[in-house]
Amino acid sequence: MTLAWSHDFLGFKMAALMDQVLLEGEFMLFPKKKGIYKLTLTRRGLYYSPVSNSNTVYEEKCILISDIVGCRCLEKGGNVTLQGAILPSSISSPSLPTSNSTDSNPKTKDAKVYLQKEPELLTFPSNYFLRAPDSDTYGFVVYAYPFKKKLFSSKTSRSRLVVAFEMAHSSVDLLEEKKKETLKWQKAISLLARDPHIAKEALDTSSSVQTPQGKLLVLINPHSGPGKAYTIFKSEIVPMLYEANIPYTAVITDHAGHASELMKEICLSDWYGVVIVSGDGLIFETINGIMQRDDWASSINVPIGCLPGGSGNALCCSINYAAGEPLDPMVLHSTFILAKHHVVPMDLVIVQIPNRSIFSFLSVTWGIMADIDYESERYRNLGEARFTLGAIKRIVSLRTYRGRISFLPVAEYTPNEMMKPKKVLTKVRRFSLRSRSNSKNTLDNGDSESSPRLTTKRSFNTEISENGLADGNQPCGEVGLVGTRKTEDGSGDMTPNAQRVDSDNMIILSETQELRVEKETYSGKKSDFSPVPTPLLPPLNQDVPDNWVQLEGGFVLIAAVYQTHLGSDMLAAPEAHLCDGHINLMMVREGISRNALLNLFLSFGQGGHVHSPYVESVKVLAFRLEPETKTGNIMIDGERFEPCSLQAQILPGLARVMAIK
Ligand SMILES: Nc1ncnc2c1ncn2[C@@H]1O[C@H](COP(=O)(O)OP(=O)(O)OP(=O)(O)O)[C@@H](O)[C@H]1O
Repeated sequence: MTLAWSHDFLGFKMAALMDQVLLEGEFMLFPKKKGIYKLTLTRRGLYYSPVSNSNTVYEEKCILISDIVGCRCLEKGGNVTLQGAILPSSISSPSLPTSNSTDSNPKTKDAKVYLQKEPELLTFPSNYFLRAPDSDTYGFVVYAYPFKKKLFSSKTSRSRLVVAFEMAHSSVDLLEEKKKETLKWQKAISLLARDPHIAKEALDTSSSVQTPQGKLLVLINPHSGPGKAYTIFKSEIVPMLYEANIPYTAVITDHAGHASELMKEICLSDWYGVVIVSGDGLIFETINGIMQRDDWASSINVPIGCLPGGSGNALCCSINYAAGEPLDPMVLHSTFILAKHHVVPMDLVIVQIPNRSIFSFLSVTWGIMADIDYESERYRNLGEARFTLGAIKRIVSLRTYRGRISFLPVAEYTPNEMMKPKKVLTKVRRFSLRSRSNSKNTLDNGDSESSPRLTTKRSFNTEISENGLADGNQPCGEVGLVGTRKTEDGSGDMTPNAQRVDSDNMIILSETQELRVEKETYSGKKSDFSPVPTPLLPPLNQDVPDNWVQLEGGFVLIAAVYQTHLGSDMLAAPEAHLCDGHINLMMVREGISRNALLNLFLSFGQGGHVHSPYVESVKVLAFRLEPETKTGNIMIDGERFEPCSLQAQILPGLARVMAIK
């Protein structure tokens, strides 16, 4: 009761705060200049309605603060010229200091080199941003992106709205006063657009708003995705950065590895944030470049923004999803998030491969997902369609891979649905009358010898089996864990390490796993000039600790994912958050039919695969992957690595991204 009351009270207080009138005034709509409008600014919105002497009641209009990206004073002039990017041809060696630089600190010199270069200039027509005809016109322009219903679709997306207000002639007479009043409105709206909860006092000064934190360094990969990153930057991103009053310096990357070189060398404190206009590859380079610095612990605090220029753009999709913004059109919604200028922490994962540590923000995949990702590279020009094409090819010629996966679960580990009697029952009933050799022949081109076994390091050796058809399609052979199966006459077990199978063909677990997981969490402690601590990981050549779980055998895919999306139509881990402190480990064992796999991939778009009996999902803090099959690919954030033993551990909230919670 008390709780409900305090809840109501808090809600009431919050509503009152949101509706508190911050500014009031009279303006004309620009450029129409017809009639006088009363403007009221609150934390919720900018309300405006005509002031009428008659009894006519006009509808009050409102631009929501949450939809506004910025506000600028009405400026005199014609076309607007803005900065594009520094083109590679204009910089022979961008990471080296210029000879005429007088700065003795090489790191700051590097940063200045970029500022000294002449970027390409971009021209926008005067009516795009609304310009004043003369310098005596005082007012402000609001740039907002409210949601609108899409044509012929039930979906909504943001669309641009530009509304300008000119100071009413009678409201303030002195030019200086007009200027001051205009600046007051412009500043208040700009600050509220970034933080509607800002203190009222912070809105009161009359100086023009500047981004207090400094410039953004924008890195554009001209070769990412279909090769349109710079075009997208010029036509869609630059205008919104201008509207949001965000200063930037943009550089087009010159070669693969360029972003990484820059991150290692430049003075990062010169920049408010580093924005990547590319796919996930350049983000990977950026993060790993920063983590190679001696001062990684402070440098990794630089906010990283991402704008979609690649083919997958998984991190962009995940950031949009977390913000509740649509994924389509991606560029508009991602730039909108960036313009809001919020920063949130993001988990990284340290992946140790022999002789090297990699810092990953997205995923580690092995099996079909890695194969699709890598093999579809050659269709890069198709954009995201490359993955669909790659998936079809890989499903048709399905492979399985042998190996062992060990992991430290976040909570007590229980085997997935597929291993529960009810699920197993269905398959055993329908398909148990099949000899081992029969079912082997019907494997989907699998090259594995036997199916996975599950053990914990301690005592758990429960082994169950099922064989059968998936979704009534071709026989898929052994699915899941092997050890017990009905013989053709249904009488007995085929393996010595067997489970009992009861009269209804129900598999009975001989032992339930009692796995106590110590919820060790990485402390996130950062200190400069020290290696990244990995308390959960033993050396790669030593056994994993006793509280880890181990599965081994044949797999179709193993994916460790820490963002929601692996692409705009791949909601891989629907429950993931940018900073939830764990890795979502997904496994599909050998034996799944092509048809079932196709259905699995089709359900990825909406995250439906997590309910599939073929997918085992576990939240883990750390894992180790030991591929036995030496062919194939391991993909870390979309970058290919030779199959090798690797282990990984979550680093909660280590990085910071420009996103909205
Ligand atoms: N100027 C350049 N020339 C050639 N390669 C570049 C250049 N700049 C960056 N690269 C490389 O291009 C690779 C691919 O870029 P990126 O991953 O961003 O695009 P993508 O593969 O199309 O997108 P996604 O990873 O989302 O599918 C990166 O690994 C990066 O190192």
